[in-house]
Amino acid sequence: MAKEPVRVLVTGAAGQIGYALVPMIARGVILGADQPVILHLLDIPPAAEALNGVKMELVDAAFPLLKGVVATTDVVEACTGVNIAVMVGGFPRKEGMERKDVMSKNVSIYKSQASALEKHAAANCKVLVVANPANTNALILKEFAPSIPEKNITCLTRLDHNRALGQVSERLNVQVSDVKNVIIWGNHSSTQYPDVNHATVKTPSGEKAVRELVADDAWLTGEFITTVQQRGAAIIKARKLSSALSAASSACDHIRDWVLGTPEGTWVSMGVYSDGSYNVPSGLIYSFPVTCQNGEWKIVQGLSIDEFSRKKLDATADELSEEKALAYSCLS
Ligand SMILES: NC(=O)C1=CN([C@@H]2O[C@H](COP(=O)(O)OP(=O)(O)OC[C@H]3O[C@@H](n4cnc5c(N)ncnc54)[C@H](O)[C@@H]3O)[C@@H](O)[C@H]2O)C=CC1
Ligand SMILES: O=C([O-])CC(=O)C(=O)O
Repeated sequence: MAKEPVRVLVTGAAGQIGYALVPMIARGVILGADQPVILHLLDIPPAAEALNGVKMELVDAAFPLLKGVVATTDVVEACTGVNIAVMVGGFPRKEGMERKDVMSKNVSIYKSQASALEKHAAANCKVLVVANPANTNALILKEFAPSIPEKNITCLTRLDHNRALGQVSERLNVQVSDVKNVIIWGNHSSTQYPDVNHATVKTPSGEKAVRELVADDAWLTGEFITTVQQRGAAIIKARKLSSALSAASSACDHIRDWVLGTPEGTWVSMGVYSDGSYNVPSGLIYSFPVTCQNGEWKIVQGLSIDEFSRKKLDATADELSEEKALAYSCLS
């Protein structure tokens, strides 16, 4: 019997990530090739005409799994009955800015959309915040939507995770699909800590530690980390626009793994509400290594954290605490 369609909200759908993301969702990339979807697309009135153009293109593409498109500038209509919400709407940073520089504009959007989601989304709606500052926007959404379970509110650090996999695969000249279990700790910002201490590569003679194969600690603790931390800025410098196709693809990876599960023995990075694991203060949305099963994520426990890593985990937590205070000052 055919499955009931799942309603997926994309906010900021007339923007550049939205334009890359909606065809991926309509093709079944996030929920599987047998799962029909209805897309809910939200943008603001100045973008209404462009949003309608996106809707027209979705119709023109004749996606077999796409059972309907609700394109609207009305936040209540957009949020009504949605099972998954991908929150991309907001303002991107420009060259020379840090992601927290878009804070005052974006956190107020997340405060108001929190209430709409809380009141009108389907029970158990899963939320992924993409717009920057992603962790802090997600935290504001959580705080202003107290009846949505905190486990259902996450932010995107999978792009950073995928960037780390990409850097290791280029360095070792191996397939990116053979590299796994890197970790992004903390904030989706330049203080994030990309950690390869537990990462492995599949080789003809079994799984090997990335650290052993790279055999260059100076690169792993230096250039590798800064390249991943600064990759967003490097894309802005090159494209004069922030990353879009990689952000859209990583958002699909995030939702797919959350809903359909991570492969046995593999973890991914997700920004989730801290429960104090690894001595990260609770009350922050922080990126951890997680595994997913039956639609629920779980923080991977018991990984060893050396002194170098400890300092990095703490520094990015400190920045998130500062951002949280700044966000509240913008809202007051
Ligand atoms: N977490 C991550 O890994 C990444 C996050 N981003 C962030 O994603 C966000 C979107 O980036 P782009 O698509 O490149 O920007 P964009 O400017 O092309 O699109 C954003 C869209 O959001 C819309 N928008 C603004 N306020 C809104 C509101 N209140 N409700 C609904 N829609 C609203 C705009 O009209 C625009 O169409 C930015 O904040 C960017 O910094 C970008 C790349 C990666
Ligand atoms: O850097 C930016 O502003 C956009 C972004 O979040 C990324 O590419 O990681």
